[in-house]
Amino acid sequence: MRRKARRGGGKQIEIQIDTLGARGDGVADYEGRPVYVPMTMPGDKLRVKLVGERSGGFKADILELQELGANHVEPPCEHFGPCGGCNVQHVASDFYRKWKRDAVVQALTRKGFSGGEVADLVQIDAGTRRRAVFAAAARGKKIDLGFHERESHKVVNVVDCKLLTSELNQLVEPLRELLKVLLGPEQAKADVTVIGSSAGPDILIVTDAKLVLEGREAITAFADKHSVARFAWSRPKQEPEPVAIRDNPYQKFGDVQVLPPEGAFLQPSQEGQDALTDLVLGYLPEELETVADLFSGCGTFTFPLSKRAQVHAVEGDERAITALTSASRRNDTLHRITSDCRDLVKDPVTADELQGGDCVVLDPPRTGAKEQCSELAQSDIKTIIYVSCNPNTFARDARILVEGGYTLKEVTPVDQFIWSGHLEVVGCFELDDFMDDENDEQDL
Ligand SMILES: C[S@@+](CC[C@H](N)C(=O)[O-])C[C@H]1O[C@@H](n2cnc3c(N)ncnc32)[C@H](O)[C@@H]1O
Repeated sequence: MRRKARRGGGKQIEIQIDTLGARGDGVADYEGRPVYVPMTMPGDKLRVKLVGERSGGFKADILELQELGANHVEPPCEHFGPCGGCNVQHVASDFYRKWKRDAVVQALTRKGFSGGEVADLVQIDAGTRRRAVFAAAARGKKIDLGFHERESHKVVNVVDCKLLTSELNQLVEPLRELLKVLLGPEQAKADVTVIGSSAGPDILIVTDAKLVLEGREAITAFADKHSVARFAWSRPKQEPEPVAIRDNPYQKFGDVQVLPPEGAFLQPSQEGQDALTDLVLGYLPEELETVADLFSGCGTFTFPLSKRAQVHAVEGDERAITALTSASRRNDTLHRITSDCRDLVKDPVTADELQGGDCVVLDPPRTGAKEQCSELAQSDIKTIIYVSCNPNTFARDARILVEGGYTLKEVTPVDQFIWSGHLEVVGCFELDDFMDDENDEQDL
């Protein structure tokens, strides 16, 4: 059977890159259509092969880099290129920072904002990632352990990942050896979540492979040798089974130690967590008695917030809210914490339920919080602090809030995902009537 020809047809062309696209690929114009070329920069001149279609234009592979643009620099990592973990290591730092901040300005201006609301970028350094989800796959007698290749399920073996803390980097090779015992016999695949904690690494393997006695013994020996706090195992979408527990891998949120469930969501770096927490606390109104912390996870913001006000935490993941609740019972917090496990898409907290509250902090997943923001838009909450890992859904939801009578006072971009197209933002909204009242008071 003849293979169907790919659009783009393998045609070879010479182009010059004009802009850096949202995902970190260079973008050139070819006959009025965009051509996306990974690892390139504005000003680069190159010969490429068109290898497929993308976003109304073409994807292309580099055949020859003829001239480098002014801001094209040597990437710091040997894996850059094939590894899908990073796409923008080849960019001079000033250009990079502007590109990241501009992503927020553009997302907001597309939704009718001026863009003047965007503060300076807060940069989180490389080498700080304390949570990573590696892909693993047995290949004959070998194990591939690392991140997926761009647009592929193939695993790029990581040796020294510049994103990770040294604690996580040092575990990669020993884990690869261990996975030979765990995945090798069935030639299986796995997702391996590794989280650093003060008590040692917290590891979860999710796989279809069976855990036999030899595997259990190997995990226990590994945990002892590498001072692993907790090592758990699970089948996809099932409750993890802790195989070795040497210590409790607590995480600290404010002054409070929380024991997250295995593989829990956690801000990817301590530095990022601190920066986001400082921003959230900094945007709180002075007069404050109650806060609702929506999409609270295990309480990253709940516990620091509880120093200022009573907090009601709402989260859809039962295991996360259980961790939050038991930490709040174990610890004396300055103000009371209440909690609720609730699906905030199907069943958002209503404007009526929010009535009389002072502030809402929300931190939804990448898809945003359209349903919750529609309720917030009808509420009398004075201050809304929105933490988002997607400037586009943030801008969409910001428009809903503004149409409900809020003003976006400021939004700060936080680059927690250095060298990728991902970006975190923290925005502060105030209710217009409330602002008018305050201004009236100042006029008196
Ligand atoms: C970006 S995380 C933020 C967690 C927490 N604020 C933090 O900083 O660690 C998003 C959280 O939303 C929760 N979530 C996702 N979908 C949800 C839904 N439909 N209803 C309620 N919570 C949801 C996830 O379980 C996760 O804990």
